[in-house]
Amino acid sequence: MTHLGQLLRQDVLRAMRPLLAMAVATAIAHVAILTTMNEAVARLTDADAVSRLLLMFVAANMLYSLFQVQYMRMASKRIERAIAELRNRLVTRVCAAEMLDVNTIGHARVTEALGSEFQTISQAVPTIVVGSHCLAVVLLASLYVVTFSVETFCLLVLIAGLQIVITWRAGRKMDDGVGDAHDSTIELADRVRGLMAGFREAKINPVRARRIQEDIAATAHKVMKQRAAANVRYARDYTTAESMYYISVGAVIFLLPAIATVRLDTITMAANAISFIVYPLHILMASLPTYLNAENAARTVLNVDGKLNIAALKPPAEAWANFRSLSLEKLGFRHSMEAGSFSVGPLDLTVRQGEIVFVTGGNGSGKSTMMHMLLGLYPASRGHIRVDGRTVDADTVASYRQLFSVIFSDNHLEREIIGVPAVDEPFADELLELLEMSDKVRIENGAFSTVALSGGQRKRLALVAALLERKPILVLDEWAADQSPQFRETFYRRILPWIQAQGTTVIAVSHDDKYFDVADQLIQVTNGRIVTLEASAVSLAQMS
Ligand SMILES: Nc1ncnc2c1ncn2[C@@H]1O[C@H](COP(=O)(O)OP(=O)(O)OP(=O)(O)O)[C@@H](O)[C@H]1O
Repeated sequence: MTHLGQLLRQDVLRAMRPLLAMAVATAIAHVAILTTMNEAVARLTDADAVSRLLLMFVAANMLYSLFQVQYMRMASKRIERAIAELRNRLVTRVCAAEMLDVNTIGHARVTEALGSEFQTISQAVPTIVVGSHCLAVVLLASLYVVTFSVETFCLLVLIAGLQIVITWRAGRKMDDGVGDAHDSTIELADRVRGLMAGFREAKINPVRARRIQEDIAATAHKVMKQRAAANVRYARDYTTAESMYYISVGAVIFLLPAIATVRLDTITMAANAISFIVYPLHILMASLPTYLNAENAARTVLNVDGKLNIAALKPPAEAWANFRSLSLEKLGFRHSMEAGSFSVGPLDLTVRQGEIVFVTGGNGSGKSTMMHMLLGLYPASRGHIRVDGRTVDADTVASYRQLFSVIFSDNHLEREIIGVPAVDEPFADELLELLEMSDKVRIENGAFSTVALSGGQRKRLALVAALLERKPILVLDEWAADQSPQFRETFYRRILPWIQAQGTTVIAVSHDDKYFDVADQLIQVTNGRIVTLEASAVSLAQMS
């Protein structure tokens, strides 16, 4: 089955009967136009019959238009609804998937799958609907031909067989080219995204800008060559297919009388029928590129969908509303890279409720990896996480993650406070006050009045949003790095103790050794291993 067929199977085939009935009625009305015309050709001398057939011809035309509009409306609606449902389902699966799966697939591919790939499939809907009707007309009209000339039918089967072989070959050859071009287009989109992400740097450094332009131009050139090659191949096969149409009409006129005894009106009717069949065949061939683009888009969507971890779709088993202690026991994880690997662990650590824990260590020592392991975002290759003695496993990890609110160093902030079902506005105002942001930002309808602020100010709003989640554990990844020295002092000496006094546990990556004495536990990560330090000992050592 085609990728498109696989993708739309469950949703479009569901409750298919009314659609099928409509498709058959449309095709019958369409073929009735041909049969009335041919009947009239056979009875040209019978004026009464011709007038009756004229009425039938007009009625068939009207019915055909009526049914066709209805069929296309029904089919388009159903397919569009199926596409919307598929997209929603994929979004749900992406959200529920494990982070490593999404990273392995690649953010560009996931973005394309959810965005432009569904758009490509959607754009192909009219083609698919018209194509399915054309196919039905070809089949019905061919069956009609048997009723007046078996020889023409055999000729038709022969020519249509050749036609199908050519179309299939063209489709297969073109599919390779379109597939390659499709993959290169995803690469191109990724490069353009890179340009926008590093736009400022490119404005400053012309060498960098030129290199990005060259890379984009090279990928665009590759896309252009692949698409052009596919189109040239298609043009060749299209021309051959078109010649086949004329050959088929010619064969009826020149060949049929030579191989069988046929009447003149039979030849006229056969030529008529073939011309009638040729048009839908022509449409089918012309819609091949659109169909193949949709087919490749469906391949990407299925590919992304297939790589997502289905087990992760299980709803959280139960909320871990609170905890007294959380332990990492011989926890390990390994990053695999092209050039070797980096292992973190075995890690042993116990964090008690209400503690402040600082994590420090050199660049690349494994702090972020350890935080991702602690948050259940990286699966353990060995060891366990236990909460109050209960082991976190694949079934409970989603609920376990709900213990945390987190601000990563590259945190993404929205104006809407979307992580909280109902914003406690008086508490939000208190937090804005605490973070010294109340003169700049208000809370309006559960959203910040603005996020058009400096980097450090946006981080403060991120902290407000995280605290509004009222989770038992707050995880911060170098939160204070972009705060001024004065505000850092406020953060470590006033805000962190305030958060702790609320009963919230804080685990923070920090390099601010001046404030290490605030921590109940200070751990240093060195080469993927934990070295526990005495907080007071470190700060005393720093002071001396
Ligand atoms: N996505 C990844 N894929 C492969 N290897 C990675 C990945 N992220 C990190 N690593 C490897 O793991 C090591 C630890 O990285 P990690 O980000 O945990 O360090 P870190 O202590 O947080 O560093 P920094 O202070 O610079 O942010 C790195 O040296 C790198 O080799």
